[in-house]
Amino acid sequence: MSGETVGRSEEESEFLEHLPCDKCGSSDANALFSDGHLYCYSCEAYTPAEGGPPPEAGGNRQRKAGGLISGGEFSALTKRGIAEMTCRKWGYKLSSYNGKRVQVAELYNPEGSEVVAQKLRFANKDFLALGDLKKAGLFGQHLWRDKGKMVVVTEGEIDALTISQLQDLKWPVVSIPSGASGAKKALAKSLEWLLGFETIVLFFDNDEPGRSAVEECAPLFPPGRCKIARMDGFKDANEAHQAGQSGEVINAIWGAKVYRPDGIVGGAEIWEDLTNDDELAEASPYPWPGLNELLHGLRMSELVTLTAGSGVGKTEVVRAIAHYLLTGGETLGMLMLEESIKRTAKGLMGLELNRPIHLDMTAWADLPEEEKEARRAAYDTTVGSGRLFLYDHFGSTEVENLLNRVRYLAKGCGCRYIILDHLSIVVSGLDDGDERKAIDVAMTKLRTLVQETGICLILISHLKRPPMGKGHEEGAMTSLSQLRGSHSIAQLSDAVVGLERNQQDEVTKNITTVRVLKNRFSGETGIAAHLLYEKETGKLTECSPEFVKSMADEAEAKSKRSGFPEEDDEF
Ligand SMILES: Nc1ncnc2c1ncn2[C@@H]1O[C@H](COP(=O)(O)OP(=O)(O)OP(=O)(O)O)[C@@H](O)[C@H]1O
Repeated sequence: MSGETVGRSEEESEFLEHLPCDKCGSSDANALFSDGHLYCYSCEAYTPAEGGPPPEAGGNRQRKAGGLISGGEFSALTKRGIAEMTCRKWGYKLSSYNGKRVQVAELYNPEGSEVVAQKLRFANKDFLALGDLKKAGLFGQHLWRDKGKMVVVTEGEIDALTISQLQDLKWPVVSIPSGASGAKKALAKSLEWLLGFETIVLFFDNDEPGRSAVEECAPLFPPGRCKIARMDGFKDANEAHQAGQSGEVINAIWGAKVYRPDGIVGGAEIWEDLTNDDELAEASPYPWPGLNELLHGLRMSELVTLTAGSGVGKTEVVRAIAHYLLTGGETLGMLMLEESIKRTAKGLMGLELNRPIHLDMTAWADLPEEEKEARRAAYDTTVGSGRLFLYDHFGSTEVENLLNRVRYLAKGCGCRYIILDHLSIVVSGLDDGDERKAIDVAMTKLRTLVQETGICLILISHLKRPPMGKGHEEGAMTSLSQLRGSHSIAQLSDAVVGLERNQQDEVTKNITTVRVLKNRFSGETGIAAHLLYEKETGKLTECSPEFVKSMADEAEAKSKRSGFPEEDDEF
């Protein structure tokens, strides 16, 4: 090595000998030069000659690219974990420029016949290009044959050296000469060469510029040819290598995924997702076995719409579901737009106490102590459990506002189940009077939000009047076609459940028929259950088919006795 010269700005200084470095402990990386200064090629420490000038401040970014540096030497980059052999293979030299130590990456023309440019890397991470970068191919391109199975493209020279070294300097690796911002241009220029390889793996930095460079560069290649190497936890290949995690680098290369534009996923790539899929295991049951039999529970990322005529009992049913989920340990959000949060709270506490306390007009101060304690205990297990979040709407039911609240409940409060009672009120306040359009817009936004947050949304919606015959309030059968608005509610819901109850029939008015109108999960539709409302407890209990039949018979007999034949009711 001795005798090689390295350039200094005014004078030439000559390399004399390798010495140990007391900064990094290297036995021989500290180079002594004829003017007395020392430079350690391993830790990059610069020691000025005694009485000599300190290293020049600032970089050389302003300096115009001039002739190429000749000379320099190969040495291991100890800090970077790069061996001397790697630097030799890649022609990556240590040299000096204007008195500053630099690392020199040599860039060849695409034919590989001549060095046309050099990229200098200063200790302070400044870069300077010498020569004619426009004539250069990719860094390292000259090292490999023009065809092959796979080439890895990195964003920087050191990463290219790292990856090459980790693959015994055998497999094609190249680097973009001009960083992430010039990536697309550089790859486009060398596209023909890159396309000589069956697979092109982009291994750019794991940061914003690196990720957007991937998005820009990947579409340059024919579909299926470009793969993206990703590595969590490290900015780039060399950082992982320095941290002793070289295996991660190799895994990232071999595990690189075929690039597809956002949103397109290859079926062959989702096995892991399938095996990690807990969505079904995470399904919670409904409080009623009949409904579970058809709908198989409430699942995450699903939108379930509950519908019925006025006063049939939609709120009562969702309240029962809410109570069941809450006492089962779930976290849930309730946006009950037609009642106050006090009313919602009392409803849930009443279900816990088995009595409808919202009907009790006694002032709190007049309640017996034991009743106060019982209510407090019911509160603690339900409303006050820390797992229930209510929306105090103050009449504000504007769609965007509600969507934001739902998003917050999901992401900020950890609610897995959210109840929105009801959609009709969300769209009824809109000025333009186009309810159909408003429902479509609101439904689309809600559906998107369900997907985004992964929640299970239970939505209440009203029905249009049936075209003829008795109304839903007198027990008319529900159907998807009677959902309000255009077809979006039916279309965008995973399940639609209709409730039917004849509020005027003396015998059967406490019995609600639960009908599954749509069931995307299993396709099973029809009557799922009959629920008996017990006034004293406020509970909805599933009743047996025998009980329902006896009530139906009794109702029929009664109507015959009264001389008014009933229509063919179903409840
Ligand atoms: N199955 C039932 N049997 C008897 N009464 C019921 C039944 N379900 C609900 N109720 C009672 O009917 C009233 C109206 O119920 P709820 O508010 O749940 O109906 P809704 O369908 O939500 O009404 P709206 O159309 O006004 O939104 C409440 O007092 C409730 O306790």
